[in-house]
Amino acid sequence: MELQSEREEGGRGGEGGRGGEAGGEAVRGGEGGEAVRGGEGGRGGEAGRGGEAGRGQKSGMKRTHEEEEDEEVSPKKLVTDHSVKVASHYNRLQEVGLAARSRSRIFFMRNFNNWLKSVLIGEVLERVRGAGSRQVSVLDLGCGKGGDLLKWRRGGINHIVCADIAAVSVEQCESRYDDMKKKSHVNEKIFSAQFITADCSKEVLSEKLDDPEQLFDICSCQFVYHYSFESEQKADMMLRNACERLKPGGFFVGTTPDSYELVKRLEASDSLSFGNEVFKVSFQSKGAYPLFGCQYHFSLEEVVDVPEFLVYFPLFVHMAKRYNMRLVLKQRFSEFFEEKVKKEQHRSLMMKMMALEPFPCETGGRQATDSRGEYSHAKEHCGRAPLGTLSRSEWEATSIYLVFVFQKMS
Ligand SMILES: C[S@@+](CC[C@H](N)C(=O)[O-])C[C@H]1O[C@@H](n2cnc3c(N)ncnc32)[C@H](O)[C@@H]1O
Repeated sequence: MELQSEREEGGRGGEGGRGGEAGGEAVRGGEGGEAVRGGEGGRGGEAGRGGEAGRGQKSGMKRTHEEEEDEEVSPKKLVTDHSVKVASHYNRLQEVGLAARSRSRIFFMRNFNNWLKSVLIGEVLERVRGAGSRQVSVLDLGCGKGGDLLKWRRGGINHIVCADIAAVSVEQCESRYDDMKKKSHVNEKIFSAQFITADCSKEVLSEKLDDPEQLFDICSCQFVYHYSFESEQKADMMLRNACERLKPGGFFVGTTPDSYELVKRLEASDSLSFGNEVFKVSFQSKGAYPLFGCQYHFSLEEVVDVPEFLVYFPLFVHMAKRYNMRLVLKQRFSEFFEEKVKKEQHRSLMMKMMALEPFPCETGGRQATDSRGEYSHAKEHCGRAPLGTLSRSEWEATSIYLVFVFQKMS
């Protein structure tokens, strides 16, 4: 399947700095060659893969599941349900036009994240079609304002169910879908859709489906799953919703912060937080990291400001087995990028989506006034980055994430 670029329609989008809602993907000409990533953040991240951070975290995870369950029913825990905070945060987020987005400090990072999701979605659709599925149905779990609708349209799917806890986001997602349908070509058949407002870590989605027999080829859960790791019950319900209606051979794909990377950076910090001018992660303590409910606060340049929870990946994989799911791929964004950028089709999509900042930038811009070394990594690289670059701060922010793909066993 050929991946195509996505163009913002009507300057919509703007919720998830993490890329989801960016939507606005402008088109520009491309040239082949090498991209330069954003320096130390990326390099540091790689060094931590499965290394010190992993050990530190495991040794800190002293509590058993039983202890976690006990804690879950304590009165204190019952009043601190963070789903409400998360929902109201995302409900409050305003739609931002393309012009405002392009002025954002994280414009390229959002495009980069969007590119990464496009590649992931494109490849999983290829696998589904390769296995013989003609009518493709998708569950977008934590769909937000519908930043991925265009990706599904390009992928030629037949049906989508979009679910999110934030009612305002679901409304915006639905009206985005309606606009898409209105503006489509007469002979283009746009997929059918159902929109559900639900806390997917508490409610059973299958009971809300229009078609009670509905099965999915793909569940896509982009930048969402970590919210459910507040408790074992919530993480399990989110997994159940993701997987129970998947067809045998179907895929559960997503993006989420890499807990090893977060803990590694926290342990390396003199304080309880780390970050830079575009993002900040703050923990309440360090040294011990409970399996569930290990909360940190995440803020990202004008877009995200919410409590989130560490997802201890081996536990995620273990829990997924209950739903007959096996892990097919787990890759940090840096690794995924390095692998995919080798392919011409992904590189050209990257150029079209402006997923990297041109370097050197002809008009100067942020690079001309770079006194903080935001582009020193690119300058060191012969002063040129043919594919482009991300600023150091943007790279440090995006390199905390990983991509996962699970497949349902027959
Ligand atoms: C960072 S946004 C990502 C949105 C979208 N997946 C994307 O990539 O554009 C996270 C989304 O997860 C949703 N979310 C968080 N907790 C949820 C829950 N328990 N049930 C359903 N949605 C949830 C939020 O409302 C928000 O829309």
